Amino acid sequence: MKIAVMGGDGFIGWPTSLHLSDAGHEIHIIDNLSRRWIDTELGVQSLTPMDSIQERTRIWHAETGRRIHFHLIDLAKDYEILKKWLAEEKPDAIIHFAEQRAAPYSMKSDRHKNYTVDNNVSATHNLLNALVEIGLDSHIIHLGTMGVYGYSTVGAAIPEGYLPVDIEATTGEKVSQEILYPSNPGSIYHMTKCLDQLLFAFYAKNDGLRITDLHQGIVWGTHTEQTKRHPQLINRFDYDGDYGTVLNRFLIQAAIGYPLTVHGVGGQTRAFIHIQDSVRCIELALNNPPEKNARVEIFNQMTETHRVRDLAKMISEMSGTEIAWLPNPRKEAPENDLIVKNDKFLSLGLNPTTLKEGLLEEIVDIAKKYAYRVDRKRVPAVSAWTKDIATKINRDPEGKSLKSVS
Ligand SMILES: O=c1ccn([C@@H]2O[C@H](COP(=O)(O)OP(=O)(O)O[C@H]3O[C@H](CS(=O)(=O)O)[C@@H](O)[C@H](O)[C@H]3O)[C@@H](O)[C@H]2O)c(=O)[nH]1
Repeated sequence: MKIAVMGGDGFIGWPTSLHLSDAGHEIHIIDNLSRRWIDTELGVQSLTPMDSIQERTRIWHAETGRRIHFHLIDLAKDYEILKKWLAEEKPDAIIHFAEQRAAPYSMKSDRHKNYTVDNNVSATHNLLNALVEIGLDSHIIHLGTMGVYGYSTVGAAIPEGYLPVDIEATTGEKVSQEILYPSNPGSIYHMTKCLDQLLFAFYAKNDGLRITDLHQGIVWGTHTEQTKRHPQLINRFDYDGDYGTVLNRFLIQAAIGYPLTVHGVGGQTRAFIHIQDSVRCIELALNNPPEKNARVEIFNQMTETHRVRDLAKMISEMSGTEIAWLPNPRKEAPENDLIVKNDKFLSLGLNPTTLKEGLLEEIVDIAKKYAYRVDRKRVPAVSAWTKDIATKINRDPEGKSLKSVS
């Protein structure tokens, strides 16, 4: 297949591009390189040393003989260029990762909120709009998030996208239907993914676009089979307070002897998936497109759930690193349970990589290897969800409560 990977320079986009190129597909990465600009804005860098996208694709060609093409296009801003590219290249499938993906970054300031909404919603809408305009039937696979469901503790398993409901009709009859699971975002970033869901539902219904939405949990790990092939194919690894995700952050903290930064009492239960499984799931979705005029296909892309404090305790025992119980900069439930259905990927043959000490140690090893690149000042998560929380956590001008652990 000819596949466009929108956002193919990012944390999941890059290993996905390599995985699908390895499987024999013709890959075109479309990216505005915004993630690299945001690193510059924040004054942080990936733990792992990353080469330019052009250099990465050159190395891939030298290693495998396969070409990955790169096109510098901004989905949110370059609508006409995007439309022209799609009309000329006519990809069979489009994998859409081209969104700002960090909740803390989206909550940093009013400017960051505007940027995240403008960028994410425009990128998704421009893509859908262009496909309809040029009459292209490419299968769209979107990387969504488990966070669209929210974390209310009702005790029932979260279904894959659609919730069966019984409503009493005016005739008194019980009418059964499936509705899109009610959205309950926990950040501006997560809210944009909820808005994406509505855009997808509309374009599937109105124009018959074929769309798969993957509600993915928190990704951990860094290597896939392909990124391991050459040092310059290495994936990015974020550890900072804005972009680093919880388990990868705890692993790098363990590697540098930095107390593990648990928010609150760490009672938050979240869904997780290893990066290798993430790219496999995308391939499974690619090989199982929905029919034309079908409703949006939704998969829960996660393999296990864990409570934040359990992860911290496990890594603390493994590494001897102490735990820092910090005031939570986020507005979120201090404790929640989470049960998630993921039958669809399992039935398509996904064999999950579960959290094992061996694998965790492998990552601690990578973290140790590149520990010299860590700026310890960038470890605390300081982006506050509300002005009240900001005032509380910054009570001390030095940001004592959050920074005292460095
Ligand atoms: O040092 C830390 C970092 C985070 N947390 C807590 O860990 C939980 C998860 O935080 P996270 O930063 O790992 O994940 P999140 O902000 O939800 O976002 C990440 O995970 C989402 C999947 S999910 O969480 O919605 O399932 C993806 O959509 C996003 O792109 C990705 O950045 C939160 O309760 C947070 O308060 C800590 O206790 N300590």
